[in-house]
Amino acid sequence: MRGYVEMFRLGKTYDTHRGPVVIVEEFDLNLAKGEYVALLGHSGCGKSTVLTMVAGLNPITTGGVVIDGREIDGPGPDRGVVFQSPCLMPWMTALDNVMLGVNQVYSRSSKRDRIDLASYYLNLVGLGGSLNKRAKDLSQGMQQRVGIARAFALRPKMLLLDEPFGMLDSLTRMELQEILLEILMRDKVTTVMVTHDVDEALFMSDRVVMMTNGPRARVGAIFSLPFERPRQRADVLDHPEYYEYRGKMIQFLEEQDHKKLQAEANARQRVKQSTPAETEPTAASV
Ligand SMILES: Nc1ncnc2c1ncn2[C@@H]1O[C@H](COP(=O)(O)OP(=O)(O)OP(=O)(O)O)[C@@H](O)[C@H]1O
Repeated sequence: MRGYVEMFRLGKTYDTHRGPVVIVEEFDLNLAKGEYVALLGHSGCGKSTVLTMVAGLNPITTGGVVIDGREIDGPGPDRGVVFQSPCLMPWMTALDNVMLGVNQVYSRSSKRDRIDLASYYLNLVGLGGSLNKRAKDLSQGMQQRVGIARAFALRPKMLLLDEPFGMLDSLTRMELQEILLEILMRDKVTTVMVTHDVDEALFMSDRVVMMTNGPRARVGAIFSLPFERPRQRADVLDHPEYYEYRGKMIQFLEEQDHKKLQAEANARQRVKQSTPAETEPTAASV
């Protein structure tokens, strides 16, 4: 199946002091236009590596990524990225932080139009009353709202979210999840979100892609979720299949855990077998 976004045989090898290590291998995934996919897997399996390769921020070792028919070869305004921490310019206002990208991408538009665009998205994330507050004076949740507005204001083809709510308290996290879904209902941006949170993946996504443990991580399983949009949290939680999908995802992660422990035990066994047996010192050798 061809997709609006195609990741084909995506692979990443990092050079380490112990030599090259293949972290991600043969990662294949296609997304339809407007689809929301969550990437879930154990810590260190390579989720952020996949995301940053798609963002063009991390050189691809093998394979490639095609977005709307064009193969990417670096970062670009067609992809909006939101990390766990929004990295704003602390001395600049919320509006100016969003304007930074807007000015670059829409340099031919009038200043008024650019301000309107940035203000529109800041309003949508609930910061209409804080446009002129400096980033350093905003709470962590408000800063992350600026980060989300900044990504949407570029009108990207694709949104890449790396644990975007990971540093927020659970109430703020839930509120921002809902705001993000509301904006996505309007803008229909194709989205990949890295998360550790099974419930977040279930609430937000159309499909959840489970990654196997690294090294050589790849797509291990894909769950297409039956929850309708627009979504209300209570409806999703009450859906008769919610706990079935949740259970399958947790089972997948537990199986990966088990495989990891088994691989570690095998490695220890190999080291033990290859180490010469210790000998008792003799009188002559002391
Ligand atoms: N620049 C690098 N050089 C060498 N190894 C790296 C580099 N970046 C990441 N790695 C390693 O690649 C593996 C995958 O890292 P990555 O951050 O993609 O995993 P992750 O699944 O996103 O982890 P987490 O869930 O903990 O954020 C890890 O073992 C990490 O140590």
